[in-house]
Amino acid sequence: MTVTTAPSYKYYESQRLSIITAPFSGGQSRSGVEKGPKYMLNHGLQNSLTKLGWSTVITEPLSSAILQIKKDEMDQNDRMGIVKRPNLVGKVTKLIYETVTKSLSNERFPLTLGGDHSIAMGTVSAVIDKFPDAGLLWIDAHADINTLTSTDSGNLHGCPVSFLMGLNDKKMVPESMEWIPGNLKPNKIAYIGLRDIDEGEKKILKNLGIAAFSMYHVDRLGINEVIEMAMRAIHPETNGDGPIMCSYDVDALDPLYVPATGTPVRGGLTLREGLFLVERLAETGNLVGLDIVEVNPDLASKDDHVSDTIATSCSIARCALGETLL
Ligand SMILES: NC(=[NH2+])NCCC[C@H](N)C(=O)O
Ligand SMILES: [Mn+2]
Ligand SMILES: [Mn+2]
Repeated sequence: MTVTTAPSYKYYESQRLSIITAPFSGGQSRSGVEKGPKYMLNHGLQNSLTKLGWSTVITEPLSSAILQIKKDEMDQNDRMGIVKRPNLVGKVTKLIYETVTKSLSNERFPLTLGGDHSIAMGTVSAVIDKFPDAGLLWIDAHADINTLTSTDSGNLHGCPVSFLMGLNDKKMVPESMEWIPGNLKPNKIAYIGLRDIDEGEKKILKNLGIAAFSMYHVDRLGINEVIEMAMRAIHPETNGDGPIMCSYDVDALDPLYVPATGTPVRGGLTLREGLFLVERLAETGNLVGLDIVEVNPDLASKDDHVSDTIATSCSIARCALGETLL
């Protein structure tokens, strides 16, 4: 049998790419995750994507807003019960939404570098505007589907999916987050890599019948079959064929490979499983956008931890954007 990987990008035939930096940490409480984009860029990410044939620009939606963020962070009034910084998260994700929208209208593939996972409220909303039939693959140890009422931590990086789906009570949604269209359908998302789900989230996943592949499924069925099943789940009529947005939280991988992340959970994807996943997506030609989030260089306890985490995160981007082993 000969199997040749042939990455392609049906929706971006001219191979234009926008690297969108989202150095934002307000969706959770550990500082340092805002340094993710800088570290990945310093690792030579733009150059390696250029070598893969992409004409690449770097876009920084938050550069002017960032000072404002620091100021707002000190503003203890930005609280809704236990929910932290809802106004800030609303404002920042809207800026990211607008930037991703612009890059899509210029036919550029949006690669967004986080930052914490709350930024996906912006990226995914923009991708769904442009590709209404897009399915979302959420690669994560966590489901990030807590609502304003189910969250125990009050961290909005644990809630983006509930906003994308419009699951929150309209009367509770703060004004700054009202822009989120909330039109992601439960049958248009599939998870891979889950292993730390809150009780409230389990109920939501079950009630909505969401396709959720945990590490158990990866072990039982193998990563290859899980990916095929996930693609069929989000595109049932076409046997898995249709535009795919991938929001990749690096904590889906085992902390062995990405130790420097805010909420590590043991028992994750191996490095090859995690890279194979995006290699396979590249092979389908269906990828329409990618986020890489939760890279936090400040959380390394050894020097190696930073370089391992950054190298792995950059590999995810390269494999998704056309790097092959042969
Ligand atoms: N994007 C992440 N790393 N999310 C972790 C979420 C953890 C927990 N479920 C929470 O709601 O706070
Ligand atoms: Mn996570
Ligand atoms: Mn996440």
